[in-house]
Amino acid sequence: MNIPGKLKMEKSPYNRLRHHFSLAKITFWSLVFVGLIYVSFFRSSSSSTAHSDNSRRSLRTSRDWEQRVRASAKIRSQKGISVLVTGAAGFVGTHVSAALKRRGDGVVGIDNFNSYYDPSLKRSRQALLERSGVYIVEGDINDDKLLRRLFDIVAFTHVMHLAAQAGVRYAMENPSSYVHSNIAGLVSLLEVCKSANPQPAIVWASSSSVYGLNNKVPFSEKDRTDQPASLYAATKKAGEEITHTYNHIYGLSLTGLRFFTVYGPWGRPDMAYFFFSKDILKGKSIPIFEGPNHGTVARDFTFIDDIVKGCVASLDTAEKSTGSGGKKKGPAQLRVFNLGNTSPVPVSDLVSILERLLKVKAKRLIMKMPRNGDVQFTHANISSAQTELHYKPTTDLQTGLKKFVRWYLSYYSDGKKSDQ
Ligand SMILES: O=C(O)[C@H]1O[C@H](OP(=O)(O)OP(=O)(O)OC[C@H]2O[C@@H](n3ccc(=O)[nH]c3=O)[C@H](O)[C@@H]2O)[C@H](O)[C@@H](O)[C@H]1O
Repeated sequence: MNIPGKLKMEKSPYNRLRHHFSLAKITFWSLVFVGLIYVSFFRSSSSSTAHSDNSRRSLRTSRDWEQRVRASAKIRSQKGISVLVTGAAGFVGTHVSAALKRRGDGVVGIDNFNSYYDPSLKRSRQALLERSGVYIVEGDINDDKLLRRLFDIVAFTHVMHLAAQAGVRYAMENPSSYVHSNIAGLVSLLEVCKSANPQPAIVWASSSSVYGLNNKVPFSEKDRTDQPASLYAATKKAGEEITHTYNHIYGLSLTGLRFFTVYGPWGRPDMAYFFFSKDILKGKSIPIFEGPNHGTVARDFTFIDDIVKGCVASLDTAEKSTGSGGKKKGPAQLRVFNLGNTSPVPVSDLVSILERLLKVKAKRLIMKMPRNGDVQFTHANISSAQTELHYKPTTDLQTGLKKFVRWYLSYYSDGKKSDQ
């Protein structure tokens, strides 16, 4: 019987071949194994290098960040103040920040760059401010840790609080954004300010919309403001009550400014004068609201430069807060001012001015004012601001819109920016 023996088997060419193959296999797998260990070692060591690089970078960034905040807050004039401007990439925020910086105040901005309207416009405003030395921290006023950190770095003497969810009609689309910014955000800011040591004086943006259904004209600060016509107005009115509380309990110095339909260069694309201009140029029809019985709808349009003067004067006349570290030491200043133009203009006249400036006839679509929070008429009595702030608006609508249109045409004509 030919029983296959071991040797015999090994000696057969087939077996030799198999032997070779298994040797090659072992060598191959050993190499793969060693290779894997090698690769995983280097990967882990390089990832730990990357990790430590990252943490070093974040440390570096935070040191850079702190330095940028400090540099921006540096006061360069003898009587200068140091101001935290919330909503600094916004329309009014940009203009106020630039004005303060120009006269030598320390200015640090904060803005969350939300997309309520084209964020690229906010980025352009940011670039403008950066060129004049104002740094805008990217963050939300609801982030109290960030706010506290800023107060740890800089002993702000003043806060110019302009961050808000603006727009009367949008409140029906996104009501919670108004609660988030205009109520929760305000409380978050006031909480930080009340515990700061020293406490800053705060000037903040309320709105002409708080007059709501009040029909006694011109609107005076003493008139009733308990009938808001929109959620936007209601949140601004709530802000006035909330600031009263913080003034009363913690001794924070607080000044609320009721702005009347502010317009001008670098303005807000959601506002009528802005999107009317865009649509007139595009040949699109523009909806012009009218009141009951074809009643005129009019606004006390106020030019941005006049508003900036009112804001700066409010900061300059604000008394110090009296509390410290969350404790009140005595009564503190509490003010509210109308900042308007004192000459309401019908919306149809606004359109006529735009037609002349843009040299294009508008396609007017006259329609009944929808029930979406609008009021028919606004008109500011500014005697209080005149007496206490020496506020005196000097720009009529024709002059102000001329400046707006010049800016609008140059901003959107360089080919890079789109007005959608
Ligand atoms: O003073 C304020 O506190 C507010 O001012 C601004 O609100 P408003 O005065 O309503 O401005 P804006 O929308 O430009 O409408 C202007 C006019 O055009 C009419 N309007 C408007 C839209 C339209 O399609 N058609 C129209 O006729 C409309 O009926 C109105 O008569 C800010 O947006 C707001 O954030 C707040 O700051």
